[in-house]
Amino acid sequence: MSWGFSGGNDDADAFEDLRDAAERPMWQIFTEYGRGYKGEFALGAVASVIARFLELIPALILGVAIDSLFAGDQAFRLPLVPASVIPATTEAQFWFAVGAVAGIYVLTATLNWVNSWAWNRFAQHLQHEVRVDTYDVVQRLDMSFFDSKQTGEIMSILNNDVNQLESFLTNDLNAGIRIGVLVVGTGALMIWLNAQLALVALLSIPVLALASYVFVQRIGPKYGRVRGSVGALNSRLENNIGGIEVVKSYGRESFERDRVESASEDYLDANWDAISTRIKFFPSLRIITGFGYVVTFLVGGYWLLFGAPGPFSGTLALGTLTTMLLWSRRFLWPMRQFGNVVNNYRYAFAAAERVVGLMNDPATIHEDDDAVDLETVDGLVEYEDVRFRYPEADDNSVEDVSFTAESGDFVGLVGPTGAGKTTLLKLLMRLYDPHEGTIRIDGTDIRDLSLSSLRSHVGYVSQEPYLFHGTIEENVAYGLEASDDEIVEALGMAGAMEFVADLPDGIETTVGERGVKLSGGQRQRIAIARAILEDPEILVLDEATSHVDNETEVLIQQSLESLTAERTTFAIAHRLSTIRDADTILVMDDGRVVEQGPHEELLERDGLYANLWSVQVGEVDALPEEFVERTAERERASLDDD
Ligand SMILES: Nc1ncnc2c1ncn2[C@@H]1O[C@H](COP(=O)(O)OP(=O)(O)OP(=O)(O)O)[C@@H](O)[C@H]1O
Repeated sequence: MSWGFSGGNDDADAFEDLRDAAERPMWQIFTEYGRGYKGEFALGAVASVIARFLELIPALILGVAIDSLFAGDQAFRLPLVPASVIPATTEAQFWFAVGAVAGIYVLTATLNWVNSWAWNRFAQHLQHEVRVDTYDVVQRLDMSFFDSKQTGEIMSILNNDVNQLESFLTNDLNAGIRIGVLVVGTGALMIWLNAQLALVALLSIPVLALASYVFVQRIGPKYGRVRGSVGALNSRLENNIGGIEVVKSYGRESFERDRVESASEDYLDANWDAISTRIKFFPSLRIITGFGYVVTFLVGGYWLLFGAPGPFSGTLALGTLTTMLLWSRRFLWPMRQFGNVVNNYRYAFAAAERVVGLMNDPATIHEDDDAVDLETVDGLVEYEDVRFRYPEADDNSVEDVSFTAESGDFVGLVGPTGAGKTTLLKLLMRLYDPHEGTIRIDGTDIRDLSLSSLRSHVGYVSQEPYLFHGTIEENVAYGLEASDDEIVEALGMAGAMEFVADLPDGIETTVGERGVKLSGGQRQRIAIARAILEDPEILVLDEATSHVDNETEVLIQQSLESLTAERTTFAIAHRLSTIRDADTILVMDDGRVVEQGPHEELLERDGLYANLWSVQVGEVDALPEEFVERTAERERASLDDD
């Protein structure tokens, strides 16, 4: 038997299915989120196109200057520039050429600024919207999604993958357009200047395209693995820092170091695998482009020195060759950059697959199109033949449960650990949907209600309430507009005011991450105050006072009495004294409600409840053999599961 844990790195890419389901993810992101910034995108693209064309002109002017001003055997003519604009004297033509080149550089710099401004705006806003939307989609996903994914992995998508997209959009998409324009523009100009020599210079393009295609095919899956292992490493780190108290108290620093090392090694291996493919690609691009340049120089130089070689004909001027060579450098350089763009595209694609996959994850808990809002609630709750199993579990956690809680009832739920009490009540909030059966509030199937209205009418205080980093005040109000007086009143009813009053900043005291600066019982009381302020018509208390001492519990119960008297309340309790006065008690075992009724009646039945009660009041000797045997058996089974 292994006593390790299955950690993030054992499950290299928990999002593989989602990634596979994402179709054309880059396009989806670009069209959906880029739509609002079409103007910026177009402005950036136009500025980039014009700037790239302008960048080609100085080489043309230089070629013309060589052939007309310096070698002096041709007239000073510039394409598309009317002869009337060109000065007559050589000196004036020289200054004209210098001025034109300088002017073009200033214009190009201005256009580059416009391009950067527009494209960064586009990419930054797109990134911001993708991040916010992805977060919003994630927080609405089913609980079963969170049950099967680790926080670190989800964070990795929300952070690293979204940033990856931004980096591609800011730098590489821009570079891609620039390269496209330069290659097409330069290619067209070269053909216009000397079509025969242009053929030689452009020969490397199909070879480069083929090499890039092969590269993309090989690197794609490798980048997918890299993104997956980043997520797994994040999970490992997040898990360990979250559990730092356990790490320290058990002195397991070296054990955890090994696990982080192993996750980091997986990332290293995945990355190295991708890097070794990538570093072969770039030199091969350099060889191809270099070879193209050498061949152009060879053919052009031979042509100048010895006349048209082989199949070529006509004459070639020195200035033309110079322009061609300068242009081919301008055009071969971006072709090499093209490798970078392709590489980064593949990397961003792997990130986009995860983002889009996550966004498209079909929710199983969804609202009907004609879902109605629950307006006023009487609080009649009915369960009818409800059956539920967690997605990856072998057995049902809730089995054929039927009961009715009348409006205003106080319903206690008791039973051995793992009997299904919490699960039964999570179904009421539709954190999960039952596989069979129906749950109704005031006679309406909860699946016909809008999720937000359902949840706003059901208040839930869990066993281990979560407090957010912030003040007590913020944690009690939790997004609601509430005055200090209302907060203090809620804290008072929850039995929290006397300890809050003793804190240095009272209700403005910061509770630390997850509320670490408070004790378990204090956290529970803050959570009860949160539920009191919410004022829901149906209240679920899931061992809400399990961490407080007996006297405090009595105090809280007294103050909650008026609260629970007016609303339907479900209270799960291991300390049976807390639900002794309930209108009805549901006794659960193995997912079933095996007994129900008020306290006295259940004691008289002398069944499971009576046995649990005997345990609580210390009458252990009176317990039947069968009960003791089952408890021991359950204990063994839970140890085997671990
Ligand atoms: N998210 C989950 N995924 C899979 N199985 C789960 C999940 N949550 C609970 N279970 C299983 O469902 C069963 C019922 O759990 P539940 O938490 O409802 O029991 P409980 O009666 O509230 O226990 P306790 O008194 O210990 O809180 C248990 O066997 C538990 O292991």
